[in-house]
Amino acid sequence: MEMAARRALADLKVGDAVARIPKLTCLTIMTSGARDMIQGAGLDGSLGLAVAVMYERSLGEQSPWAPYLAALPEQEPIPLVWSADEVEELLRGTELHETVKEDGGVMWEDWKESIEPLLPQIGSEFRSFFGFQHYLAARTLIASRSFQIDDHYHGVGMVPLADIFNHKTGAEDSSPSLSADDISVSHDVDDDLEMIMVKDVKLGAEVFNTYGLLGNAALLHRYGFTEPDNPFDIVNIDLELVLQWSASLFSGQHRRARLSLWRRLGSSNGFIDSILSVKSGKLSHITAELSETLLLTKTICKALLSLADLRESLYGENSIEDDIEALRRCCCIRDKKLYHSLMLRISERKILQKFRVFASSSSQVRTGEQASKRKKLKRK
Ligand SMILES: C[S@@+](CC[C@H](N)C(=O)[O-])C[C@H]1O[C@@H](n2cnc3c(N)ncnc32)[C@H](O)[C@@H]1O
Repeated sequence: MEMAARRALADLKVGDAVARIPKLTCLTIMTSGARDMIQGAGLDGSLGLAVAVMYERSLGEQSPWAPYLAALPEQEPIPLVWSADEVEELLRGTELHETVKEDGGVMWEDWKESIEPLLPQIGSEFRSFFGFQHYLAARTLIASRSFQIDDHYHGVGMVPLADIFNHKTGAEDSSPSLSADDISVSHDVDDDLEMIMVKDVKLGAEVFNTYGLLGNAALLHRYGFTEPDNPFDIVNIDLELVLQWSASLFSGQHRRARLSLWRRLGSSNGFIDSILSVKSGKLSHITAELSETLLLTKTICKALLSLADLRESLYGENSIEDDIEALRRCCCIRDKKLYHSLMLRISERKILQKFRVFASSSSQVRTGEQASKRKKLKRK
């Protein structure tokens, strides 16, 4: 049924409106029966919306959103609701590991500070719907399905119908039959939201939305899935790792001087910014831009290789080949968490592999250039 709704029921052309959704039918802080309580507590954004979702869920059939809420899963199995063991085992080394570990604590604080104090205002028969687990479940639905409806009135909200479409990356998708990013959401029509086709889609084909230009870490974090060959994947190398590496080579004083130089260069030099994004506390973006720069000396290439080794070691004992084999053996529906975490690990490790190849080949080129310079000097 749900799948049928996502498939085109007729040939669709660019400009066709596939849905028009009145804002008043969206579940937002402003439309929820809990509006006064939420506004009285000064809650807004996803936190306020989570209270609205829990409140409407607590009303059961009495809620105007009962049919919509019944169509949603209890929660979306994003890493926020994975067990600590799963986070440790499946996300170790990945871009998500530290973030997800922090998420749990932040959510607990939010609940303690903002939601627990509301409990006395809630009838005792409904209170159980506002517990921490219910809050987490509401947050997973909001992470994976909410839309920014407008800036000033409704803010963020749940939009029935607009959220049935799956995501596909691929503005560059050259496939003419069906491609990603088929729909755009327009806010212009009075108090309605419209979903407009931005690509032609044939009868029976799945219609996709796009959730943004997101790498696999972001997709897994917010929506619980990953995509193969995602062009937006990145690997960051924490400044901590750079400091760890430099500690094995330089004195404390030298390291501090280096760090302050990186910080100064980081704010004025695009290249340094791209490898040493010190402002965000990360050494980041392993990109082909590197080859353009004179800074890519043999010593730097060696340093980059050591950093790649250190970054790689965070994934634990399994090699990328082990991960690829494990992925081949697992089922993306039955072993969803394992499948998508392996996809993330593999996509990150492939970037590190490319980086390593790049740094070694650049290092060889530089060695060749240096040798020929020496020869020329000798001849002189
Ligand atoms: C806004 S909902 C999309 C509709 C949802 N699939 C449903 O059946 O109601 C977002 C969720 O759909 C799933 N999803 C969306 N795009 C996907 C994709 N390309 N691959 C796998 N799962 C996807 C994820 O579980 C995600 O959290």
